[in-house]
Amino acid sequence: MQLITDEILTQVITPRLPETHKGNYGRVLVIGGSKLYGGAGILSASAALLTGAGLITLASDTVNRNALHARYPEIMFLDWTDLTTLSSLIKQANVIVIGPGLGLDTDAQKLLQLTLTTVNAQQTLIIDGSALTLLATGDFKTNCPAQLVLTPHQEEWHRLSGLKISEQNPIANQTALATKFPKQTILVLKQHRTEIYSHQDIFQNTSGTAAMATGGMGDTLTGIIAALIAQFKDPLPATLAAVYLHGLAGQLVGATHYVALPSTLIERLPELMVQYSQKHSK
Ligand SMILES: NC(=O)C1=CN([C@@H]2O[C@H](COP(=O)(O)OP(=O)(O)OC[C@H]3O[C@@H](n4cnc5c(N)ncnc54)[C@H](O)[C@@H]3O)[C@@H](O)[C@H]2O)[C@@H](O)CC1
Ligand SMILES: Nc1ncnc2c1ncn2[C@@H]1O[C@H](COP(=O)(O)OP(=O)(O)O)[C@@H](O)[C@H]1O
Ligand SMILES: [Mg+2]
Repeated sequence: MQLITDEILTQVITPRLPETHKGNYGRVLVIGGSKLYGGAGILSASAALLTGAGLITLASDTVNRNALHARYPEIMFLDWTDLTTLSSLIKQANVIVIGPGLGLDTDAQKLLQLTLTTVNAQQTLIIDGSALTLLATGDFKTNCPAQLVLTPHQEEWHRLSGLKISEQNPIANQTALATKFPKQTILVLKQHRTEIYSHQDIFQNTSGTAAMATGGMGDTLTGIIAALIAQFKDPLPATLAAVYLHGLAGQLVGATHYVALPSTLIERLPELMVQYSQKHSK
């Protein structure tokens, strides 16, 4: 098990080149945020914005449009019942997040089915929250060609892998990943010291704090992973950097706040990113 330290940030986060434009920093599409869990979709898309993705769209229940735009008008919005437009946005995106606050009803199932059958091998699909619970319980194909990043917490991983939390250990987790998911899949198993698995390697995060134990914290992580993959391309180092950065921002907020609100945490990301980009080492 390799420990993730802040060295991953200096490796992954590069200074921006002067002549670049938003098109160079990737298109992120977040599909999430039902009537009940609207905040989850907004937090994911907002985290992608503050981590520097070039263009971000949130596809969600229309009840969430004004709340999103009151906070961040930079983010585009699509009513997720418009499946024709959604399908073309899925095709245009570099990175798609599905699941934060998606819910489990038949509309959510259709959205997951559409996404799994539309993505291609050049794209990254991050599957989180309700979409993981749907994958575990429904009849969905998991052999889609995209680069997959799964971000379960321990109970979601129990549903997906069949491993009880007490049975979750590095060997069992990596075996379950290899037997159930395509070889390019990255597993981010969230907990106090989050573990990241590829089919070859295992990593453990060293940042983070119990101040982060509050609803919406994982939703923000999906947006951070999406934005770093959209900008810095190589999915495994970008995912490791995202997990470390999320924990570091949590520690920063947690140093002065008993609980680190996800919406406060994400506001610290741009300043952390510029600091590490200035220390960038190849
Ligand atoms: N503001 C919002 O709109 C929020 C929406 N959310 C969405 O709500 C849906 C349901 O997700 P939930 O995770 O709340 O519910 P789940 O029922 O999927 O999981 C929560 C259960 O897992 C248990 N658990 C065991 N180990 C855990 C660990 N290491 N980390 C976290 N939980 C652990 C918890 O005690 C709890 O009983 C998802 O779509 C999620 O994205 C949540 O993110 C909460 C905030
Ligand atoms: N005690 C803790 N120490 C470090 N990180 C934590 C702690 N508690 C929660 N986190 C982090 O917060 C996030 C919680 O994710 P998740 O349970 O999916 O939240 P939600 O679905 O409510 O957004 C994970 O990234 C997890 O690592
Ligand atoms: Mg979650």
